[in-house]
Amino acid sequence: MKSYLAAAVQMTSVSDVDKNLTQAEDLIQLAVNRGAELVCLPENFSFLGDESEKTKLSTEIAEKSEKFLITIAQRYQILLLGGGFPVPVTDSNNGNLGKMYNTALLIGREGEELARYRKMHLFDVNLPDGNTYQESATVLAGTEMPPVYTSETYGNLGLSVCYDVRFPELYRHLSQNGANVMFVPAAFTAFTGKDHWQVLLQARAIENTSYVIAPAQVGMHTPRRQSHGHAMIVDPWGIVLADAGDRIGVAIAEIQPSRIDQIRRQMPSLQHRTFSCS
Ligand SMILES: O=C(O)CNC(=O)[C@H](CS)NC(=O)CCC(=O)C(=O)O
Repeated sequence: MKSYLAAAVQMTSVSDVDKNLTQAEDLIQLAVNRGAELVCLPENFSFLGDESEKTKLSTEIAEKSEKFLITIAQRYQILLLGGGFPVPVTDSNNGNLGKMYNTALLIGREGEELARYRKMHLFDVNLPDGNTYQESATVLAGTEMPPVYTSETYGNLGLSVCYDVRFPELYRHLSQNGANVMFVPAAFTAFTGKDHWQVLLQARAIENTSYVIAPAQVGMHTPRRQSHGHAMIVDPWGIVLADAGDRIGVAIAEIQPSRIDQIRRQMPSLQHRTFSCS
């Protein structure tokens, strides 16, 4: 593993796929111009809007999203994470046709698929601000534990999506499988984000002595839907290295293998576990 720059993109996706992909490419280009070799897009980067429209367009969104990730990774010679996009369920045995998996996809520099993960925890929550989220109405929860892509160059990259960040056992699974850089691509609500987002990211980084790269949605997507922003990169000690604030942009920071080794020597908590985790 070497030292390199990673970028967490912060964008405002809407219900226009092509417009979102154009915005994403502009921000990727910005990150690449600043030297980023690993670029991460947030959850819902290619579509954020009406759920029934998302369902109707899901085949098109899935195809365009995958093609985009492959093309752009090759064009800019980067590792590219697509933080979450709908992929229609095609397994006709499970009786869930018409639903989608909220899928994160990591693509390599030659456009090859490195890792794929289907969001396991679905955001079915009624918030005190009056907004109701029922992700399971359109999305089927993934049942396979998130993968760790082991790279000699970039470290051991663990996948997750958004609401997963509230479930520490998932990240424990990742660190037990060798992860030392973890992705938390998100579309956190403004309401929960203001109190929980940064705390959760720092907790996951500290307890797993790992980098956390958290690209985010920001601002108004629909008249009722606002995202918190603050795409950030947190180091294995829990220090926020970069924070994109509340505007469209990128948070960029250096990922240093020596820092991981140093923190894991200084704070060997991963070696002191007494509870096992499947
Ligand atoms: O619904 C959309 O179109 C965009 N958002 C998402 O897709 C997902 C599922 S609804 N959002 C979250 O998981 C937010 C979690 C969160 O905010 C928290 O844990 O507090």
